Amino acid sequence: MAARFGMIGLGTMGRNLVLNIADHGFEVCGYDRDEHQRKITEAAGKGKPVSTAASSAELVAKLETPRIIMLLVPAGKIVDAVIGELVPQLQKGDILIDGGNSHFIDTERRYQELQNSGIHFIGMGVSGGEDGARFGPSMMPGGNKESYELVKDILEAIAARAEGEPCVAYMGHTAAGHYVKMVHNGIEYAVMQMISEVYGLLKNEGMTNAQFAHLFEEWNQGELQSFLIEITAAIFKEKDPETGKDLIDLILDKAKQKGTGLWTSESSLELNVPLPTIDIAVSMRYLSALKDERTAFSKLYDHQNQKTGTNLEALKDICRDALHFSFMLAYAQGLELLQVASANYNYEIDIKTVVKVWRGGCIIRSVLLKDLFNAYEKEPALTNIIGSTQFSGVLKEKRKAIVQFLKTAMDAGVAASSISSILNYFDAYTTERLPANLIQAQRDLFGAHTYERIDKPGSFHTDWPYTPAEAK
Ligand SMILES: NC(=O)C1=CN([C@@H]2O[C@H](COP(=O)(O)OP(=O)(O)OC[C@H]3O[C@@H](n4cnc5c(N)ncnc54)[C@H](OP(=O)(O)O)[C@@H]3O)[C@@H](O)[C@H]2O)C=CC1
Ligand SMILES: O=C(CO)[C@H](O)[C@H](O)COP(=O)(O)O
Repeated sequence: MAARFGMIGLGTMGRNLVLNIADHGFEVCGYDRDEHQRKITEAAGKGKPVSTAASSAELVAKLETPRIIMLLVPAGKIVDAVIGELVPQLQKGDILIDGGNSHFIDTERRYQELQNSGIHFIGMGVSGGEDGARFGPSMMPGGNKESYELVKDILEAIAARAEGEPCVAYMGHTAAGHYVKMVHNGIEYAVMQMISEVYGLLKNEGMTNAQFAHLFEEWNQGELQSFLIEITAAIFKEKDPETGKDLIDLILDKAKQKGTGLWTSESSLELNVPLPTIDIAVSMRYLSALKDERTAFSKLYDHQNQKTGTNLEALKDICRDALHFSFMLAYAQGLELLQVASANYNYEIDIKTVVKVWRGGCIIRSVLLKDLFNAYEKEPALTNIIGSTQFSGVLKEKRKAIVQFLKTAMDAGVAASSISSILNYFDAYTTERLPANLIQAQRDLFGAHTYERIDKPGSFHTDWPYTPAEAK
């Protein structure tokens, strides 16, 4: 029997998605260049409508037409190589889906390159990791709407569900799907960094891993309820099978990254959208990797890890509210970038649809997304939730907690860069007159760059009465 769906790349994501697709009754065939991956997939797919192919040609031959083939191979040159190998074997009307974390600029190029071939190309972000792929991911497809309609039934069947709705929807033109996934990952970086900073402060004040597990479980019942809070509770319970010690204490404090956070920051800088918390989260992963330097420098100073003696119960509540404030504004930064990018690249991304698709299956799923949906429903022209009537009250209230949190962290000598960036972002964004007038004056003095005035329109230059010390 010909297979309805083809998968190239049977690693963590591809293999689990194959099994998920098969569970929903679709005949699926997978190809991986690695024989071992094919064997594991065959074994896991025993009794299900799963087969494998030993080459791309065999895969193409096993598929019904029009062929639907998804790529879940590492992003970058490999994707180009696989597309290059496949295209001569495909025909007009076939559908190629790149489900990896491809850079949106690459997706844009691939989309244009395939335009004249008649082959549909869908750049699709997939989120949820191994379990999401297996039991229901959140998926963010982009390209042209007609192509999406051709695969919608399968994608809706395998997607996670939130409030009965599938966590997949058409995101917008060309590379919109990969752009949305990139921003999703940027928010993921920020939230993970913020959680780690709260962990850092509470650990400094003496909290044990067992207490952390309990606290994160408790937090997962309230306004912080989210996948990242939920898995954090599980992490604190894990023992190392070799030593019997808490595994978390044995993990080296060097955070790695594959690039999506960096791409989010790069894109925001290019589009002039302030995204300080995601920038900082990327930088802090780099800083964490400088372990040897940190170890050497730490010996020259003695301000770090001071016990502040703050009441732990009170500090826990401060941390919860500081995190709530921070979560809201991390999503706000990402959603603002999405709106600007959509207008700039003509993606026609609908923020409410994005927020809906993120409610289930993905790494940044969170109860907060419901509030975000409501805010954008009530005020469709909203650029940033800081300006929303729904969020202003809670932000005003929780700002006090973040100030308390940061005062304690500073007294303790515990770095809290992302949470402090959130407060500074909020304070600056809610300040009518910033000291940027001074920057304009300086630019005009040293470079005749001109400035605008508050009392009349136009562009002005002053012949500043200043002589450099060297010229005197
Ligand atoms: N892991 C995760 O949680 C998530 C990953 N992603 C993205 O999904 C994509 C896949 O990730 P993941 O499944 O983790 O990666 P893996 O490395 O686990 O799997 C990729 C598979 O593709 C195979 N492969 C590489 N080149 C080819 C080729 N030319 N032809 C056929 N097969 C090939 C690899 O084989 P070999 O080992 O021989 O190279 C490997 O088995 C990436 O873009 C990733 O960023 C997205 C969301 C979550
Ligand atoms: O896309 C994902 C989740 O949404 C992947 O897990 C991604 O690889 C995580 O990014 P990084 O490795 O840079 O931390």
